[in-house]
Amino acid sequence: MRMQPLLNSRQMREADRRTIENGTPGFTLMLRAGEAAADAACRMLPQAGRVLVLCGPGNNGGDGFVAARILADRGHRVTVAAMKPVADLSGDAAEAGHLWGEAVCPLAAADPAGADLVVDALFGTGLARDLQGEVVEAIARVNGAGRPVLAIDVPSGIDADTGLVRGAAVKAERTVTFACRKPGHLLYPGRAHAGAVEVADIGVSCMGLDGPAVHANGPEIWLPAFPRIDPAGHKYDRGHALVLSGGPGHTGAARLAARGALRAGAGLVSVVTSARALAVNAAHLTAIMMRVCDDPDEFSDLLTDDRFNALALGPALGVGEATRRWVEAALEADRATVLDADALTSFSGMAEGFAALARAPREHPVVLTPHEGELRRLLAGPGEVSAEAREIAGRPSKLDRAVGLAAFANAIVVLKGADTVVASPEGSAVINENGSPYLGTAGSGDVLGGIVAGLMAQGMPGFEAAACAVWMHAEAGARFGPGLIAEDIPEGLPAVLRDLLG
Ligand SMILES: NC(=O)C1=CN([C@@H]2O[C@H](COP(=O)(O)OP(=O)(O)OC[C@H]3O[C@@H](n4cnc5c(N)ncnc54)[C@H](OP(=O)(O)O)[C@@H]3O)[C@@H](O)[C@H]2O)[C@@H](O)CC1
Ligand SMILES: Nc1ncnc2c1ncn2[C@@H]1O[C@H](COP(=O)(O)OP(=O)(O)O)[C@@H](O)[C@H]1O
Ligand SMILES: [K+]
Repeated sequence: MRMQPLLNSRQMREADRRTIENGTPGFTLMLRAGEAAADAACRMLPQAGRVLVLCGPGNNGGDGFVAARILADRGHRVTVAAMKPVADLSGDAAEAGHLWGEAVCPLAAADPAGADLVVDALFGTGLARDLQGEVVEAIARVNGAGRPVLAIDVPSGIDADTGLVRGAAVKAERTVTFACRKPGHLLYPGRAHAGAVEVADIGVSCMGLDGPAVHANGPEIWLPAFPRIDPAGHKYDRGHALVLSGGPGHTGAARLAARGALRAGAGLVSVVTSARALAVNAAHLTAIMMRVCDDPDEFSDLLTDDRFNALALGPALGVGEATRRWVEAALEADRATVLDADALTSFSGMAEGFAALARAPREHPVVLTPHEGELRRLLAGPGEVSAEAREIAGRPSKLDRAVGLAAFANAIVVLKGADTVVASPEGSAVINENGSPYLGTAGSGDVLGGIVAGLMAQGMPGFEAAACAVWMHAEAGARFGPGLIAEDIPEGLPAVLRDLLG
């Protein structure tokens, strides 16, 4: 399996520029892009049909003119509607317009309802601002017509870098993109607008570019770092993870996380419980052990034993001063640590103080696993927050929010959701895509935190452990499908692990 880089529009321009500098003319690239789009269109049209190609004012439109020419030559009845007359185009797009060589109607006259296929070549990576006016109207007509749509490179109106809609955006059944996918193909709502995405090789390399290293999440990212079991080893070689339980009445979350950690392969897992919650935890635990700690000082004492090498805390701990003290004790002990839910929300309005704790020099990784609401509460209050924290929370792009929090707290961040982003403090990130909406079920995130801790207990580095946990959690949930509850996720891991490890 090869790494799948996701290039932003600046990096993509740079990749194109390098290819052109190395001797392939830009127009040759456009011919290849247009041909790939025409091939994709033909696969969507089993026989000759009526194709409407919508062409924008830039090179995306150029790709559309080339595709229109090829489709017409292959016997389809092609109508081209364009934002600008061919005479007003420049560069490669002008050449492509001349290659089309037939009539072009204004965008306002385009009739998507009368087409068997609409090819969307309005805007690609060059979309620079929100769409307005007649383009918005044309997109509404396309989306309202209910005809199959093939988008060239990016569904027009979707920001290739962020996946956000800029004013209005085409809803495509398929998208053909070039060289590699872009973050906007994986981030919602762009992912939903793009439909099935295929990547065409047009001779542009995506490797060796400056700027953020963003990839699609997959085993190629983290399988090389996956802990291998030693045939002569024993359970202590695979670490001992501790998961903090809430009080009586709030104990289930910790047990879900603990089960995730154990199934992920930690040698031993213990739930840290207060004496008051001991009986309820004991009534539900078998392979998972328990340790009684009634306050953070006792927890610090427990952590003088360095066999406890991974910690997970947050779910159902309660929001407030007490939880902050548990978090401080955990961070001071310098173990591989997962902070989730109330461990983050307890620092609402105290982002600077939280970051100071997380940033203190340490040997072992800290992984934060907020969903969007938890990130917002941590960075944007209520309460006094710095301009820096508020700016990160306000970033429109999920990718930028995750990377921002990771740098701010010097921690690995798992920003959860349908398009979970895992980010490192150095700015690299992966976007996950193998999940299922059935994962949105109570306690699902608790299991995820436990899986991260279980992998780190076995010595897996933090970023790889987080990316692997997100992928395995999503895979287990997607394989189970309808009816999934959080308890099913740990039980789905053995099958996922078997397929991964052979
Ligand atoms: N580079 C290469 O070699 C290759 C590139 N390829 C293809 O090129 C595409 C990128 O081409 P691109 O850079 O020309 O950008 P594109 O997406 O066509 O849009 C830019 C145009 O739209 C305009 N515009 C922007 N926002 C607007 C708005 N809101 N509302 C209205 N207008 C707006 C903007 O004008 P301006 O901002 O100057 O007003 C400009 O005219 C890429 O996605 C791929 O399909 C392939 O052929 C392979 C080789
Ligand atoms: N539509 C979806 N597609 C894929 N994964 C999802 C979707 N909705 C939620 N998830 C995943 O489910 C988990 C929910 O976690 P979280 O929000 O913490 O819930 P809880 O607090 O109930 O455990 C996260 O891992 C998230 O990425
Ligand atoms: K497009």
